[in-house]
Amino acid sequence: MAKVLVSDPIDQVGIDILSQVAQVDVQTKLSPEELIKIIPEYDALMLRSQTKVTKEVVEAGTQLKIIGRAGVGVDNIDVPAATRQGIVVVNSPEGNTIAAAEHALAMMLSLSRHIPDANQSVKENKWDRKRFMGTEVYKKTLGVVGLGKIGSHVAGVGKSLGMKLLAYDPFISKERADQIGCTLVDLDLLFSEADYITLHIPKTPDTTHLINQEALAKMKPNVRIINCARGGVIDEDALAEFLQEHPDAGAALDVFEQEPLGESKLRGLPNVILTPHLGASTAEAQVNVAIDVAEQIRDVLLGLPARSAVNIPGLTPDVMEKLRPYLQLAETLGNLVAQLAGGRIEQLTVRLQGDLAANETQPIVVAAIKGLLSEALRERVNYVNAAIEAKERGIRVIETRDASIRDYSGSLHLEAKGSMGEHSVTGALLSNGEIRITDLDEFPINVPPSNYMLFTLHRDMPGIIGKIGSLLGSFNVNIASMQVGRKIVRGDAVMALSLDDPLPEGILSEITKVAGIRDAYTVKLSI
Ligand SMILES: NC(=O)c1ccc[n+]([C@@H]2O[C@H](COP(=O)([O-])OP(=O)(O)OC[C@H]3O[C@@H](n4cnc5c(N)ncnc54)[C@H](O)[C@@H]3O)[C@@H](O)[C@H]2O)c1
Ligand SMILES: O=C(O)[C@H](O)COP(=O)(O)O
Repeated sequence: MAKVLVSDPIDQVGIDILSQVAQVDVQTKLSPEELIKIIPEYDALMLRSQTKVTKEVVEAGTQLKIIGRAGVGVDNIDVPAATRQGIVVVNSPEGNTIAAAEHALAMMLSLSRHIPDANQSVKENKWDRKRFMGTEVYKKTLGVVGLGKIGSHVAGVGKSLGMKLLAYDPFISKERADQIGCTLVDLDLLFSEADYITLHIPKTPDTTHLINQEALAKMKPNVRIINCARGGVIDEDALAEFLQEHPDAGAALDVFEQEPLGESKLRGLPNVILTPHLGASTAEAQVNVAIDVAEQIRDVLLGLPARSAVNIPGLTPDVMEKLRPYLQLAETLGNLVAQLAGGRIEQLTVRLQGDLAANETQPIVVAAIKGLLSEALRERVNYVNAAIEAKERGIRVIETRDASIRDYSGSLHLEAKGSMGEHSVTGALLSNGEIRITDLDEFPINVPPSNYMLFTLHRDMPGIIGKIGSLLGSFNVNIASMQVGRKIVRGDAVMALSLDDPLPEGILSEITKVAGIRDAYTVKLSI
């Protein structure tokens, strides 16, 4: 039975889903050393933001097939290391959207009305109404940085509170911003115009310290900044200094450069509200993310695709279901062409033909690469790491489409160039889903792939087929089917044989000695 480690607190509903298919061990608050020690036993790891999945953890996780983040941010996971190791990383992109958006809105209103301090004061038996004079958000300008799922929900609520909306997001169209009711502006304008600035961006090299001393200098002296996105997008020292110098300004922070928050100048400031990364902490969000991620882990452990893999783009279940037969075709052809080409492959061209050209190329190309590399890497290569492995091996991958090639309704053509030459194969699917190899090195054939195959390039002349048949017979190899493809009579031709038995050592050199045979290739396929 598969084993799943749950290393952060996850709603029980997720544990119940995982328990249908695996032994589930819940061990939270593990030290990095403890995690590295036990992770080799596990097929899957489920976590939130506390567990740090470093390169060392990934490398120790030799059995890991999937890492599931019950939440959005995967910045606590070394995703490139996981990808290289062929581990799927999944998250729950939408499960806590509303929770995080509502937390940001609660922070904005708390800042405006001094709720935390006022609450504290009453609890201390004071009745200080003057000290907590607030401001309204109505008719104020809300600057939303990052107009994705959370940012757009915050913007929508801001609009219904009567706020004027500005937004900065270089990856969002004007039409989308219009739809949400935001005016897209550049960052400097947003900084200078906004009364409230709310951040809803991932932490990337571009967004690290987006709010720094220079940015703060452009803002209104009474600006209120809310960060329920990621620590590190604000330079906390610069912010602390700004807030000290501008007592009418304020900040509400849920996330920090270091979590838990250690020594920080922010703690002592009266115009700051701090929460311990609570954005996703609602009962509803925790149920959502637990179900979402546990189901994906369960599916991957059962050999099914994950719907929100962050390191295998394009393979949603819908796409996967539609393309599944073509992925099998691409893998088979990739493996075939790798064996024909032999040696080190330098370039793979994948051409989607006929009706297939209308499909998304990427998953099919990944499947072809997987097939190609499985010759060398066996089960180490999968849909997650195929592209990166190809890149690291210096294999140039070219994707093309040609809808005008209509010999079959849809077909796939692969060409591999390598240190030992160049070969091409084409394959198609019959209406019953069976695979046919329909072309080999530009010679038309029509053979199903089989576990053991022999291909020859020869002169089309009398007697040659008989000689090969007798030779195979003398080695006790049974022929299941045979096909010859040629372009002109008595010109060059290819022979494709499906065999019931593996070809013994040494037979290939005997075959190439037969008069008229130019080349011969033995191929093993997993069918
Ligand atoms: N505090 C919490 O507990 C909590 C909970 C959920 C999500 N989050 C965090 O909130 C953030 C937003 O989450 P989301 O679900 O809305 O993500 P999302 O991917 O839907 O939206 C992010 C948006 O940021 C934009 N963006 C990227 N780089 C940018 C840049 N340089 N400048 C401006 N915009 C940029 C993207 O175009 C995108 O529209 C993430 O960092 C996520 O990890 C925090
Ligand atoms: O990225 C997220 O989903 C949030 O930061 C929530 O993190 P958490 O699951 O640790 O609360």
